[in-house]
Amino acid sequence: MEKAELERQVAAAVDVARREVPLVGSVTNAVSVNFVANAQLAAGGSAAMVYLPDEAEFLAQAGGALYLNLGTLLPVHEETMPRGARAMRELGKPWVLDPVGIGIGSLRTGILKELKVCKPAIVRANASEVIALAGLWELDGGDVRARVRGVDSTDEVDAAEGAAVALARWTEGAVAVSGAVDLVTDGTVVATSRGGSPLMEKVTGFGCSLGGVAAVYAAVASPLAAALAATAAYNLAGARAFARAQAPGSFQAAFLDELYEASAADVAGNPFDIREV
Ligand SMILES: Nc1ncnc2c1ncn2[C@@H]1O[C@H](COP(=O)(O)OP(=O)(O)O)[C@@H](O)[C@H]1O
Ligand SMILES: Cc1ncsc1CCOP(=O)(O)O
Ligand SMILES: [Mg+2]
Repeated sequence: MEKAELERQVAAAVDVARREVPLVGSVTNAVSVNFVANAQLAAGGSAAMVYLPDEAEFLAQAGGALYLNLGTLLPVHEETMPRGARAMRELGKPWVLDPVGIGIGSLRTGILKELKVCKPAIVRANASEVIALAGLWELDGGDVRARVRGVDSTDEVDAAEGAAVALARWTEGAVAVSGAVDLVTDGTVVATSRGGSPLMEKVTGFGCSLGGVAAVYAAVASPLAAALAATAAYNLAGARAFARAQAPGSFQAAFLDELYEASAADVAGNPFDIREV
């Protein structure tokens, strides 16, 4: 794919989301649920957060995309997550997976194994989580012993490229690996996106809300364009927010404002490189 064509698709994703206000259901963690919903609204989506299995299925029917984030699991999620993902697969609609905290506990491992066949349109995670998920799904470049530290990464984004490409080829979707420089791939091209701020590691939920925003764009764009649009929007808004606020609390508020104010052209113009793999 040509870079100019991908830029055009990224701009269209941002623009169409704002015009169509797609409903996106989320089953996400208790830590950052409010940040996820606010980021989805700032990007132009309509957010609805649920816990119960039938409610995830309702939102699968009613919405344009579904976001599943395993951050803080409860027993109910054992049923809600697979039922939500299966519904999206059967409906041929996109869903986004954030395997936060992969490796903590058997419920998480069991749910993630079950989700493999439901093929998320986008996997959004940090480098260690991407390597661990590819390992759990027995794909190239994966390692179940990846050094996830709770919910944080100890691996560099570059180290997850093979796992990300393998995951994208399995899902026939896209994978967004976050870090200081982000990597987005659909298994045929790899895009690297720059920007953001180290302060994004000092506020919980930046990764979670990035996944939620990727789901908003996935409702109106291809997985690759949606994953890159969300990544670029975060890098742009993060850098602009840091120019206004240099401590975590005010930075988070400034970030939401910048995400809301970023134009489609601004997001598509945020620097990225692209190469074939
Ligand atoms: N050191 C950094 N410099 C710039 N942006 C960063 C940095 N670390 C994380 N980010 C950004 O923060 C967001 C969340 O990424 P990350 O912290 O890797 O996710 P997670 O919270 O899931 O571990 C992404 O948009 C990423 O680009
Ligand atoms: C701290 C924490 N614990 C369980 S989920 C969660 C939030 C992680 O959010 P993010 O990966 O986006 O920083
Ligand atoms: Mg995370």
